[in-house]
Amino acid sequence: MPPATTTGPAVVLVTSRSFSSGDLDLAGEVTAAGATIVTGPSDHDLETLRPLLATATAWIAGTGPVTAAHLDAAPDLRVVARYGVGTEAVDLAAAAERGVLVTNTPGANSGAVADLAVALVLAALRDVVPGDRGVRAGRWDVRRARELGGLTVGIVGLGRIGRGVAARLAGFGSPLLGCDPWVPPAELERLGIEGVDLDDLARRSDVVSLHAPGDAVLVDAAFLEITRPGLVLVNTARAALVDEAAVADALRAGRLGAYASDVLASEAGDHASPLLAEDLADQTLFTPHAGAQTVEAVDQMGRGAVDAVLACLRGEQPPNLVRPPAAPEGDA
Ligand SMILES: NC(=O)C1=CN([C@@H]2O[C@H](COP(=O)(O)OP(=O)(O)OC[C@H]3O[C@@H](n4cnc5c(N)ncnc54)[C@H](O)[C@@H]3O)[C@@H](O)[C@H]2O)C=CC1
Ligand SMILES: O=C(O)C(=O)COP(=O)(O)O
Repeated sequence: MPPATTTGPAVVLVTSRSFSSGDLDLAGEVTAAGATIVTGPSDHDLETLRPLLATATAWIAGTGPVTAAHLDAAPDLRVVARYGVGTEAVDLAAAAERGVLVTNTPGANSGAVADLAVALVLAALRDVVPGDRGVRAGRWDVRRARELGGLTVGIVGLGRIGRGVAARLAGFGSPLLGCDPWVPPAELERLGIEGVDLDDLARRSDVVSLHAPGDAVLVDAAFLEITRPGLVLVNTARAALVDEAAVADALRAGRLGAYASDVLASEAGDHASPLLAEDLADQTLFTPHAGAQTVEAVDQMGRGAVDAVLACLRGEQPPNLVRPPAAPEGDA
């Protein structure tokens, strides 16, 4: 358990873009606990953050990187409280080595992201955005689509969000395949999902929805080589899960029917993704990392992050500690 506050008022650094946007008075709760709030950029630019990290006791962090260098710049830091779920940008080993706790808010945005994933699947299948653009330009072109209930959907990552997608898709009647090395096939079966490996999922799915952490590239040229023609690929997880250049190539070659995504490698900066090319506009669909941006999820993420910080300021063990993932069973 971290030590209780010793010298001076605690400083809480906030870099989550969502912190002040919900209905809760989170800032009021933090200041009522005797702490001062300082705010920094959500891209976690180290040089901008350095003077703020120098005095920070707690850090309410967004999706930007939290590296060993960030932690070394923060000698008094006790906790990095992710305002959200994904911790792939946090160097968990470096935090553990420095005695800095890391927390997140599991489940706080699962429903929100699962809703968006299903929205993107349907929008891509039914050409909703090209249809809208066409109608505005006076064109009433239609492409005959397939119904979701008759399509096999592969879900990669059967945690909270992946299971939320499976539950929603049950209503459509789509056969479901699932790949998650950490979830036993019998558990998937209870959820109405056939457990398969990634290759099998690639070969047999008409739609693939990604819900694993962005720790490794899962959709690369080799994956796209074996998929069914016209596959609809949906990514509401992390850009790092896909090789964007390979996805662009597969779209141009017609092997991939559509790519609909809430995340892009370039989202923090330069707008240079190969997927934003004009010739791919009718096969791609993007939302601005909006998966967790619902009234409900923003408040639940904020509640979790602030509760973790307040616990640390009181010298208590915070809820929802995150540790580096263990290897899947059988991988020992
Ligand atoms: N678009 C957005 O705004 C949001 C995106 N996310 C992303 O979605 C991811 C999933 O979130 P949750 O479902 O809440 O997390 P979770 O931790 O409940 O589930 C993640 C699942 O992925 C599985 N997994 C890990 N590596 C895998 C691999 N190589 N192949 C297949 N499965 C693998 C894990 O075993 C776990 O069951 C987060 O890590 C984050 O990157 C999360 C929230 C909001
Ligand atoms: O929870 C996550 O991992 C997210 O990606 C949500 O990010 P946000 O809070 O919307 O900036």
